[in-house]
Amino acid sequence: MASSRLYLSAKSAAALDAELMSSGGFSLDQLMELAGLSCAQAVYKSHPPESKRNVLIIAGPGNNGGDGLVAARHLKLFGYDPVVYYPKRPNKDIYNRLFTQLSNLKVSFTDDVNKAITETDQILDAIFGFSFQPPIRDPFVQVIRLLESTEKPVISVDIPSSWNVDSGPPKSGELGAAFMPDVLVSLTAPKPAAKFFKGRHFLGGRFVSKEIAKKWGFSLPDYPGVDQIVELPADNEKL
Ligand SMILES: NC(=O)C1=CN([C@@H]2O[C@H](COP(=O)(O)OP(=O)(O)OC[C@H]3O[C@@H](n4cnc5c(N)ncnc54)[C@H](O)[C@@H]3O)[C@@H](O)[C@H]2O)[C@@H](O)CC1
Ligand SMILES: [K+]
Repeated sequence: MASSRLYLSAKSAAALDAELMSSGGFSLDQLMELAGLSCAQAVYKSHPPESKRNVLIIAGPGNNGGDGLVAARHLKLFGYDPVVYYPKRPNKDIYNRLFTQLSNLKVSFTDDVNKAITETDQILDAIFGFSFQPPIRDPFVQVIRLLESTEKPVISVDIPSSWNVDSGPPKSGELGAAFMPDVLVSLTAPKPAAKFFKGRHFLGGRFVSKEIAKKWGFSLPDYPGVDQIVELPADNEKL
């Protein structure tokens, strides 16, 4: 595939998102469903339920958290035993409906993230995405510390939470500097922070056409078959 600029800045990602939901004709529900399904598929590809059945979803207050709630529903249906930590719940229709769907599937929610991390096999980090602005506010300071120190595999949605979307990990000694997830699921296109990521990297959010990618100046690999994700090479520039 011809190479072109691969990364989507925080500003461009938000603008493209807005375009998809205006002239693109998509609803937020649709995009979030496809994003969350991509994340669930990436968990399945990296840690199938036969090897790691328990998964803790840490959901933040925005749409990155919404992706996590959607992923939790698919993971339950894929045969996992998901537990959700969702400490900040904005009273918005879309999140309330996702909460209802999970409750109906008997997915459990926890208030004790310390205990949940010790009991789980793996963690889906759906705390912050492309709208993250440092510094981190509570209760997520404690959560990022836990993600820095855990030995459980972490799968991050869109960006590793606490990393600056455009410039990457915090400076040495700062909160989040020691956090390196095992798997990253970039949505639509990788953000510049992904250049600093070392691990298995998937692209998901199979809702943009090659024409849109060209217009916004990033490359789109071919998704295999009916998959919602495609694994990217370790060297993203060789896409
Ligand atoms: N086009 C796409 O690529 C799509 C992206 N989606 C997801 O939407 C995400 C972006 O969602 P949003 O714009 O809602 O924003 P985020 O989910 O990135 O985060 C915003 C939320 O986090 C809070 N927050 C920001 N900085 C904080 C800090 N320092 N401490 C504590 N809280 C903080 C904000 O108050 C806000 O509630 C993407 O990263 C992606 O995961 C999908 O849901 C839909 C389609
Ligand atoms: K994240």
